[in-house]
Amino acid sequence: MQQDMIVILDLGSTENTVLARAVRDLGVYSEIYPHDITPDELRALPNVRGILLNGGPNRVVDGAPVDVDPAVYSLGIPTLSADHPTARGEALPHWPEDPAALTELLRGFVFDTCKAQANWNMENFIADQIELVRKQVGSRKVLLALSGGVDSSVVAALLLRAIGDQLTCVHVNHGLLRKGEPEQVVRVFRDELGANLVYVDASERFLGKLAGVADPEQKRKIIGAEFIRVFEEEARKLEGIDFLAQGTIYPDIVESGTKTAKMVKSHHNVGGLPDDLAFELVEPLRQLFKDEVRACGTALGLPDAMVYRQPFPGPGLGVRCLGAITRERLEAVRESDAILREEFHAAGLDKTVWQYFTVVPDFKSVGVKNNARCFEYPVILRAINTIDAMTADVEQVPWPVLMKITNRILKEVPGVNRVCYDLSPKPPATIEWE
Ligand SMILES: Nc1ncnc2c1ncn2[C@@H]1O[C@H](COP(=O)(O)OP(=O)(O)OP(=O)(O)O)[C@@H](O)[C@H]1O
Repeated sequence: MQQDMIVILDLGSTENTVLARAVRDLGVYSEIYPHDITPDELRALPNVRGILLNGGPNRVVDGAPVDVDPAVYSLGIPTLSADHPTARGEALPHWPEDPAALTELLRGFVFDTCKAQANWNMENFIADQIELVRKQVGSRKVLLALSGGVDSSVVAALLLRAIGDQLTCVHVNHGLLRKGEPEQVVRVFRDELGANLVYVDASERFLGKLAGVADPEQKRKIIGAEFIRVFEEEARKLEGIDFLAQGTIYPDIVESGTKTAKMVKSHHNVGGLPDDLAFELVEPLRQLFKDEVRACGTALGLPDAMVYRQPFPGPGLGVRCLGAITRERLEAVRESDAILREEFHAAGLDKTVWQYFTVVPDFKSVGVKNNARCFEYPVILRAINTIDAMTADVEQVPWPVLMKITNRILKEVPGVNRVCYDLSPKPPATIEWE
């Protein structure tokens, strides 16, 4: 391993990741561990230069006070505590609230007290992971479900560097992807990076299963279950695969429940594969925050369009084609979404707006085209900004941009005679319509 590490012990704080980020922003690697890690376990971690004991509001779990084994203080590793009443050694009542003051404080501890090296960077990370993956996998084979999203794409690029053609990627086109996406996956991974890529066009199969299904939950379930089935069929056709690679990232792990915050969120994975397809997991991004995953993708040479892709729901355009999906409306969603993305890119909004997309509802309205009455679908535009996806504000898109998008959709997308802009914040609306 190349990099020095600062360990953050979670003593009931809700802000462990803030601290981890602040340390990493100084160029020093950091990881969060539970309060009851043993001194031996701590000693076994590579290159630990300092320990931050991060207290907070969750001081009692299941009736027992949250504390560390006092032997932690005598490991010969510098410690700094905050908001932890029984702390020994250097202790603060709380971390500074001002980010600049927090950075200064951590800088002093990390570099002056701990003498850590600022050697956390993407080159070292990639070199370390290549070495670790090679050690884990040996000469065996790895399978990856490649969605074309940021996480699985960066995993693919990293594994290609590490193990080349021992990796097989499977990309499933469920017919609900955005315009040009399956083509981009094939171009980047098969043509440019030379990956073993199995491309499965399962659109007909998905659309068949979804025919007439209007309930959003039911739609999501069908898409999820069908995806597992398609992936399973492809996995069974391949011989001698021992590993499944996943784009698990650090927030997936931290958010799936620390010992003091019992918050359980389902993991980022291809869950639901049958037991006889039990693979060992390869998760090379499990230590990275999202922006670090992007930096890693860029360092590996992936195109910006892939690395900075906006969030996209798992069930894809299926939840933006409201009610029972029809081919006509699905095409209207796909084409109008492509126009919106093109125009946001032209106006530079793709770099500032968090998420933007179009929705086509399952009702029509009256209009006039070519001097005749028509009865066609509306397209709803949505563009929002958010920090944590818990709340969201509507982007105040400049009027001329909205007019240009509207005119193009009305002219270029068949079956559409009206364009609306969704002005609702979250709450009370959600980001997606279904
Ligand atoms: N169409 C697809 N083809 C192949 N694999 C897929 C597809 N959709 C999803 N997956 C797999 O399932 C995982 C979780 O999917 P989800 O839609 O939750 O993605 P995500 O969290 O945005 O991650 P990513 O950035 O990799 O898309 C993906 O990382 C990928 O491994």
